[in-house]
Amino acid sequence: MADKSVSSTGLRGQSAGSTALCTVGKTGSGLTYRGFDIEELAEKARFEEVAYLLLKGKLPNQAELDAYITKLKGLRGLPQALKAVLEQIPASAHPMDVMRTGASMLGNLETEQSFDEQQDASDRLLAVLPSIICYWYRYSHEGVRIETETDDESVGAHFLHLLRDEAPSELHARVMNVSLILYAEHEFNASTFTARVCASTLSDLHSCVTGAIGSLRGPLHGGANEAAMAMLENWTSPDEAEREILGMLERKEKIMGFGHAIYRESDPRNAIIKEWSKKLAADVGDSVLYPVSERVEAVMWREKRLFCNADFFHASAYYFMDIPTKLFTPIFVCSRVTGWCAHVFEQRSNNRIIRPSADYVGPEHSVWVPIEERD
Ligand SMILES: CC(=O)SCCNC(=O)CCNC(=O)[C@H](O)C(C)(C)COP(=O)(O)OP(=O)(O)OC[C@H]1O[C@@H](n2cnc3c(N)ncnc32)[C@H](O)[C@@H]1OP(=O)(O)O
Ligand SMILES: O=C([O-])CC(=O)C(=O)O
Repeated sequence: MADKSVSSTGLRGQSAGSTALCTVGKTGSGLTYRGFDIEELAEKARFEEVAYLLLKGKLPNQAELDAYITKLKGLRGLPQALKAVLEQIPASAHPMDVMRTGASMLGNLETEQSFDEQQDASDRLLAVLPSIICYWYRYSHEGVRIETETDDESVGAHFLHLLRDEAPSELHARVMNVSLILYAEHEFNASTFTARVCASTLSDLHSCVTGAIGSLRGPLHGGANEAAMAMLENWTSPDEAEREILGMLERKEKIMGFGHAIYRESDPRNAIIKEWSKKLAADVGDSVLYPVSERVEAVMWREKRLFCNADFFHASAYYFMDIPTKLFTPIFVCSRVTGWCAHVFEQRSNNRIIRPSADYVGPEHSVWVPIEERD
């Protein structure tokens, strides 16, 4: 088999199209959305501003941002038929499957009839996805039918409010804001590429987003934040974590939350979410999970030169905010839907169906054998 590092396995290193939305690793370890550095966005922007930037093509002025927030606040309600579907999904379901079904059902109820409706359809998804996951979660786990129309100014605060039945602290709302900004967009990652392939057939927006949710679900992509938490929660001290990690590496197991398909030395989102995880650890008086996470980071770098990607310190940050582990990846969806939709618009604006070729490695010529004569 060809050397993975130089082969095109997984389309690595090949350009599959152009985008004006994002650069990943262009300046070494940098990340930009429409030319803005991620560090600056995470420090100065509101997630809704970033959503506007991605979806409408420019930063909003104050009046535009106010109007956009008001619009999103007005789109948080769930149609009765969607509530009825969510109520059918058992508590044992994976929340990413709930997101996938929710997005798909919305496509049945509020079908995008023409591409002229794409902006409204994407704003609706952005506003309603937190309502979908929290409605299902609270109904299936607590037996309550929640009211999903809150007055919270931000998507992040709205999510936490629905989950806990009370408005979040300023710190938690701030961390959610940063987290949603960090997860919003990442060029031609697997889920976005899924959305673009779907868009290239001139399909509807809900189909593109539903497919993208399926791709994000896997532990090699968005599912890594949940998988990292499932691993970390087993360990009660940094020394125990180090022993276990060394054993996993010895057994050639993948360590979730480490490595990246594009970045080679670091993921710029890690330093940002790690800092917030540290603040949250201090806030809750943690003396285990954060030191364990830091030790895992150090051991992985020392042993393998592998660095934390965006998902690793998201695990502890969300845990410190008391968010159930199985809701970690759905939060990623609530953010990345902005990137997905922006890519769908971009694909539609200059479309050619995405249809690569394959290197055939099967038999040259097969001889037909009648069924009764086959082994
Ligand atoms: C938001 C996001 O989606 S970020 C990514 C989230 N995913 C994860 O955290 C899952 C764990 N990480 C991985 O599986 C990989 O690093 C991926 C999927 C992210 C990238 O995959 P690739 O581009 O194939 O990785 P890359 O070519 O850099 O791998 C080089 C070597 O390092 C190894 N490696 C990479 N990541 C890890 C890891 N997390 N743990 C152990 N070994 C690893 C690979 O197995 C490979 O070795 P091999 O050639 O002997 O198989
Ligand atoms: O770019 C990738 O391959 C995965 C990733 O980090 C993301 O989607 O945020």
